[in-house]
Amino acid sequence: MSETKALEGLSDLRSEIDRIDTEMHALLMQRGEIIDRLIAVKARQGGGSAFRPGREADMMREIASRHHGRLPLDTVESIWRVIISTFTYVQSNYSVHADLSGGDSAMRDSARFHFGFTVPLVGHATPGEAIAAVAGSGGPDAGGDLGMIRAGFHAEDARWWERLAAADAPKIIARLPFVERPGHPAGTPVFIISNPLAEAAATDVALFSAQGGGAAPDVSGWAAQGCDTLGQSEGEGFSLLLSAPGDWDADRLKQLPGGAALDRIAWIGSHAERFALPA
Ligand SMILES: O=C(O)C(=O)C[C@]1(C(=O)O)C=C[C@@H](O)C=C1
Repeated sequence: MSETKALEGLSDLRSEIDRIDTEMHALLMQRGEIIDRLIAVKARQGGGSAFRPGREADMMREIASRHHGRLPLDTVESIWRVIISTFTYVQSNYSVHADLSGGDSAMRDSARFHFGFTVPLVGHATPGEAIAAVAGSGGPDAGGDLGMIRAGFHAEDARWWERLAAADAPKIIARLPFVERPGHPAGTPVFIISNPLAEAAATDVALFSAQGGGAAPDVSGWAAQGCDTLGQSEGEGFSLLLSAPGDWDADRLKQLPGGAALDRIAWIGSHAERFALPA
């Protein structure tokens, strides 16, 4: 092929890219035009946070399930996370309060991947600080901020979930990433917390804070019955962070073998069914 022909081919392809970019940009601006209507509908529902984690989980599953072709899913997922999080932000401004006690970089990657760069990110030294910042962010005209707490052991605030137990305390409303897979670029599992939402969050999985005096019961058989122990702390009694099917309540937890040892049980939130793509 002559050099001129090759160059012509390239300019044709670039025209095609320009056409696609122009259409994508126009569609994004069109998406932005429905914001005022979304705000009006949500104001009628009681205002507050614009975040609808159940809807977002459904959307991310759909996108991951239909995606094919050369573009990596990581890229597609991160583009839509930024679109949706920024659309949430322009409906009602919020900040993300991330607990950085376990290290900065993985949490920052997760916050930026899931919420983009328009949404302000505020770092905190402990889960307790992040929860307090969310609790203090409410108010009649405020959408309310989100907190991001790493799932897993927290040496400096080992019973952090107890801070969510009071009825008016922030609650867990999502678990990220929505689409789990090996090698996820922002795969650190995190809980998202907010002041209680006007529209209920997804309720496939319920989370509980449970305490008792003395030694913790043997929880090794609980997972087979549908109840996972996500956090455990002992000393001056025991404290558990439990996840269970969304329709379980305190009575159902007490029916587990050894469950009678749970003296105090509080529902501390819920999230969408976990969704994993195979390797
Ligand atoms: O569906 C809504 O309620 C929206 O506000 C739209 C939208 C989106 O951009 O797609 C934004 C925020 C919500 O968390 C979920 C989805």
